Amino acid sequence: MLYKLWPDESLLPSFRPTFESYLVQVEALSYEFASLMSEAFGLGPHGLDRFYDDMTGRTMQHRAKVVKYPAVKDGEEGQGVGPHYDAGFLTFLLQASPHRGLQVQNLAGEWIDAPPIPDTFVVNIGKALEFVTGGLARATSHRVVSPQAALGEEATPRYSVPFFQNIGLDVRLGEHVLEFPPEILALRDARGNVAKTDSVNFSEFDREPSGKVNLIGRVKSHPDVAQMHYPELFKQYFPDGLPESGKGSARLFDLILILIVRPVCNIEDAGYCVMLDQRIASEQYDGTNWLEFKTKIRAAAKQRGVLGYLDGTIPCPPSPAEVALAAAAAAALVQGTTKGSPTRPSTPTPSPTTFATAYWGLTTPTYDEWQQRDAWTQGLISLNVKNAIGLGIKLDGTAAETYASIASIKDAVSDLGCITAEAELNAIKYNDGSDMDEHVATLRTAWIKANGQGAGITDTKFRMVVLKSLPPTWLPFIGSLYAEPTSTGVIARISAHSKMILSIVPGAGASLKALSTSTSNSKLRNPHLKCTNCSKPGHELATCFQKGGGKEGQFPEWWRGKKVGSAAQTTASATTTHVAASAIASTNEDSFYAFSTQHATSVTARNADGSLKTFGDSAASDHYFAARADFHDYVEEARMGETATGEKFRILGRGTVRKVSVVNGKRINISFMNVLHAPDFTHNLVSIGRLDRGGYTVQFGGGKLRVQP
Ligand SMILES: O=C(O)CCC(=O)C(=O)O
Ligand SMILES: [Fe+2]
Repeated sequence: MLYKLWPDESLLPSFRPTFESYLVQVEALSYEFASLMSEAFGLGPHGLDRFYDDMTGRTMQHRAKVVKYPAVKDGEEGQGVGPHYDAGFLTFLLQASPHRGLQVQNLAGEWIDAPPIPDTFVVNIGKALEFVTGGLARATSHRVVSPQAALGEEATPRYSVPFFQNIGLDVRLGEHVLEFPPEILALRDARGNVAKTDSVNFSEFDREPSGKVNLIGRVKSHPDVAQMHYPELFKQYFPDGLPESGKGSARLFDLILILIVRPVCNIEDAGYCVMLDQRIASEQYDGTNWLEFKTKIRAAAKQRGVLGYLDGTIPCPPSPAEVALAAAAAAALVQGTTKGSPTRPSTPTPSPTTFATAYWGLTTPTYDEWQQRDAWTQGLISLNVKNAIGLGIKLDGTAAETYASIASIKDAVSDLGCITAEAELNAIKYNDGSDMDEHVATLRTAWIKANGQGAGITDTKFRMVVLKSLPPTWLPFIGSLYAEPTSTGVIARISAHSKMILSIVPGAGASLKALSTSTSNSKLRNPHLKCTNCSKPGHELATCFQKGGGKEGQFPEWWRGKKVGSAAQTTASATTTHVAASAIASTNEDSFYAFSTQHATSVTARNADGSLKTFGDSAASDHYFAARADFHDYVEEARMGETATGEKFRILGRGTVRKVSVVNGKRINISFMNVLHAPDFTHNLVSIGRLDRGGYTVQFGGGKLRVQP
């Protein structure tokens, strides 16, 4: 009879999935380890397979327990485990607390300590493996002495979690002879005679099936229990009644433990089992980090091939008992209706298990396999959850039910949260005159928040959000930002622009608006004119230099690259009061600043010497100079440019412009590279964005624009 007694979930939250998952993995490890040992014995990787039943696991008798060794109080006799062998092939012992206590007997017969080493198992060789290998692998004689307190300290209990890998219940080791290569046997012989050990148990392997040997082992270890439940066997091994030491030995297991065929046990702290690959995140799910948890859990499940268990798309196949019942019912029905010959209920042939397989996604599971994988998957969830009970997570069903108990609420909540957060982000608007840095910070915070909720707003999208957050008064400026592909670029430009505006009209929101809308007027001298000859704005047929124009071929002096005389320039209109949202920078003012700013509407576009004024323009994508004479390294490049408001102007070439600024009596040479030649402009424009990208610091303040390398 197979008992599965689990402690109440509410008393030990997560214990069952934790432990089941632990067992699945330690069992897989045990097969892997046995296979490696088999190779080391010269038997190939499958040399020991025959002892594991038919590999269906149906009559396997692996066991595990969680053991608490109470601390020894002063003057008390300790409870430990006397010298013994383990019964099966291999034991994987997890020493779950830092206490010493485990001891093993070496070949000389001396007892030596096997203290706990973090993240390791102690692997014992069991008596059955010694038997089938003819002593090649020696069974590990071991014992446990009770934990003693260090001087002056209070003793604490020792915990251990052994997993005993056993062999098929029906296997009689006496019937199996393994053929070892001579060089392997030579190794054993070279060891010579070894000391006798203090352990004596499990000597019946030569005659009894292994299940019975195990039972005898239990009877010998716990005579008082055997007397009660196996009186026949008890009499056979204890003809003189209960031995003195036998009474004591029951106390050895006055520990929190239950032993059954598929192992289950009790534990004080399920956290001890948390050590294998199911702990995927350093931070566990605590009810707030759903997205991170979900992503990691799903990735881990996918890697292991158990996503179907998480999502519930792999249904549990009927148990062998259910299949048998259904078959019997069907047979009865056939008998009843057709009166034909009785049909034997068919027992399903279990497919070989894949206990040691790391990837579980490919097979159609048997009932047992399904149970194991489901338990593993549930462990995956529960091991990564901080307080499953507190969070209302269902742990008493399938893994899919457990997952759904979190996901159904969390996904809905986070979808909602994501929509809300995105809406909040889109609702943030900039008010003219307010602090742009603050506005940008608010946007960024909302962006991070929305993405934290899973909104997945890319930088490209965020760039648009930033632009959309600006009021309509900024539209002309926004037009100049299309060349900025990143949100950072856009933010740098709008920040610089807003600082400039504020510095020109300190604290005046309304004026700012006026200033930024003043771009509705053009940089062209005569924007209202449009040439019927060359179709370009800014001049008429009568003044057109192009073929067919009134001034065909009569290009001014500067057009041919000659030095521009002030006379030539004075013809330019000085009535321009409508420049782009720009600061004004004079290149020939004797000031500390390379450029000084002035309100666009209060100045003419000319310096005292008649040369064109230069404007620092945070909206301009390029530097524009109007006078050909200012250019060096000039390359012709005839095309049309366009202002933010859509007006066209001519670009005739590109080159380097050198200007001299006098700062504190010192002449400073400034070179503007890649400047576009725009002859229709009434003033020069220096692009703040380009200065910024060129590594210059551009500062506005005190009515001036300061450019520093
Ligand atoms: O608790 C331990 O460290 C070992 C226990 C043990 O050897 C056993 O139960 O067989
Ligand atoms: Fe043991």
